[in-house]
Amino acid sequence: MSGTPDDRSTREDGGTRAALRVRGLTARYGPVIALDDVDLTAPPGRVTAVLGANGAGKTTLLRTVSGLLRPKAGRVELGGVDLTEASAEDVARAGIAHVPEGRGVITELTVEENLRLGSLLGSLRSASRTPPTLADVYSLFPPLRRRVGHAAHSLSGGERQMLVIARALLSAPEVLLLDEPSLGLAPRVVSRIFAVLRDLVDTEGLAVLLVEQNARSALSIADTGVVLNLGRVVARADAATLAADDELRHAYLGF
Ligand SMILES: Nc1ncnc2c1ncn2[C@@H]1O[C@H](COP(=O)(O)OP(=O)(O)OP(=O)(O)O)[C@@H](O)[C@H]1O
Repeated sequence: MSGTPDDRSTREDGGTRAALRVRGLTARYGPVIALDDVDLTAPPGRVTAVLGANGAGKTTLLRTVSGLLRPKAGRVELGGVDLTEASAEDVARAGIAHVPEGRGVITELTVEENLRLGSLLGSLRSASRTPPTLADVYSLFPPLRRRVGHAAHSLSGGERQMLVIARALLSAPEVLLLDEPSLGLAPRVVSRIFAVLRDLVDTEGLAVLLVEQNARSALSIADTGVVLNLGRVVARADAATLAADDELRHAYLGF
């Protein structure tokens, strides 16, 4: 099934990028309703922030989109193609790359070996675009080039975060799902990583769905934001509007 024209946007080079759409998404862990009737769109060329306190349902949203958790109701689509029942592998092949919280690198492998795993997924996936090369991701994240032969366990937190994002980019995704990339990193390192992402979104038309508890930082690069509370969407607006809403900030955003 192919998407309607609304679900894709055409770039100047003629390529297209797909929007992620979530409709009525509901997910539970036993009796706990972790996501309740959530609607959300992550369009190409935009950073969409998902904000909210601990337990709001942010991680569950990403796990449900990426096929790790079956929704109880609702729909997940990429470029109009239904992925609701797809396996995590098929979701990845369709073009959704999930970077979970915790920077899961294979610690015994070198930086380059970890990256080659990302390239492997890129080669398995019939992407409409040419996947980036290792040289491309080293240009995006120069610290990785300097650490190329080092075991991943020797990397700093910021370098690990760069590594997992770079590995995800090597699969040439349409949509990048990022779970708490700023956690535990110095503000300077976060700014550096966010600047790279912002540039990719602007120049390549990548769609980023950014989950963050650090709302101030997320809103600094996001175009729009959705605020979750107890699994429900309680606000959605452009990033500047959310950041300027004192009531919302105090109630849900913690700054
Ligand atoms: N594996 C699980 N089993 C049972 N309940 C869970 C599980 N994972 C999450 N929950 C519950 O689901 C709800 C949403 O959790 P989720 O982790 O998605 O929130 P979050 O916004 O990502 O918060 P955090 O930043 O703390 O991860 C919470 O009530 C949480 O306790």
